[in-house]
Amino acid sequence: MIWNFTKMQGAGNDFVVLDGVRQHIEMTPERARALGDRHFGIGADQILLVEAPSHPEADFRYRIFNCDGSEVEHCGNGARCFVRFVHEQRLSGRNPLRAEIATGLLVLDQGADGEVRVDMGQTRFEPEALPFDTQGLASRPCHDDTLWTLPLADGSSPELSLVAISNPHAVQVVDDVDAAPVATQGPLIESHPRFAQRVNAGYMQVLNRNEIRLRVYERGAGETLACGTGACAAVAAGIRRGLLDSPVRIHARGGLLTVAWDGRHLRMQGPAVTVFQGQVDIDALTASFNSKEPAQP
Ligand SMILES: N[C@H](CCC[C@H](N)C(=O)O)C(=O)O
Repeated sequence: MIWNFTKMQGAGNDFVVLDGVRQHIEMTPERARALGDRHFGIGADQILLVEAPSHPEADFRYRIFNCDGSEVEHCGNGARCFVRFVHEQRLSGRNPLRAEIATGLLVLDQGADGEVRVDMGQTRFEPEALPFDTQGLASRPCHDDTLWTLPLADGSSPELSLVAISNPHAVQVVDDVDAAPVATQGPLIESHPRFAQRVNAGYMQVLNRNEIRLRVYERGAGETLACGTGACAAVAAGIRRGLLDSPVRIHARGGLLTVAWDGRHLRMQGPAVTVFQGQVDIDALTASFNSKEPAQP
């Protein structure tokens, strides 16, 4: 079966985007893994699928699959690429667009400057929203936030802010993101058993009250060059910790994002770029992906 696809990126977080409105797309975790593979497939952090909506007020349904095959609740950089895709593919001329995601509706506005503004919806901070098992864990109040100390197998015990932007985030403050143990500690947080649905692990360096640097070890994808929901989570955590004031400029390794938070709604702005378009024989691609030697333990 041949699928048309578009490769896109938002601040270096990259996506395979599929039109599931004008073509029949049956996505599976295996196919998502094959499409996202950077050697056997097209290569991407996430796969985005645009479908006809089931929500009466939505223009489209927007589904997100990590490159490990897991389907997830939200993707902020992907939301900006989604609206550019819908307009460029002439699926709709409406602006702003309303996208149906797992937990509700997103309002997406493409500006004349090419930047896309996304109302990321409401944000929750209680551990149950992630979910996160706090039983027996030490915590301490920090301004309006609560910091949880999570002992890890590498001997470290980071203090984490918990934030749910539909998807789960654990954010810590570091002195220097370049020196942060993202590659070694990030996976230990991402898959820690206290996070029943796993978690995105954010590392935030505060430059001033309106500017941060951020790295994120993403659930189901590893470290990405930018994470939109991670940027929103870091801003909400930084404001609750009394370290930041809205709006905040976020320097990710792949580019610049801006997030504003009024205590209820998070609004994010940033780039969305079409890289190339193509066609893929999904059955042949999946077969060759499956033919490789299983990962050595
Ligand atoms: N890895 C995330 C999904 C993608 C989020 C990120 N790419 C963004 O821009 O928000 C999760 O499993 O919750």
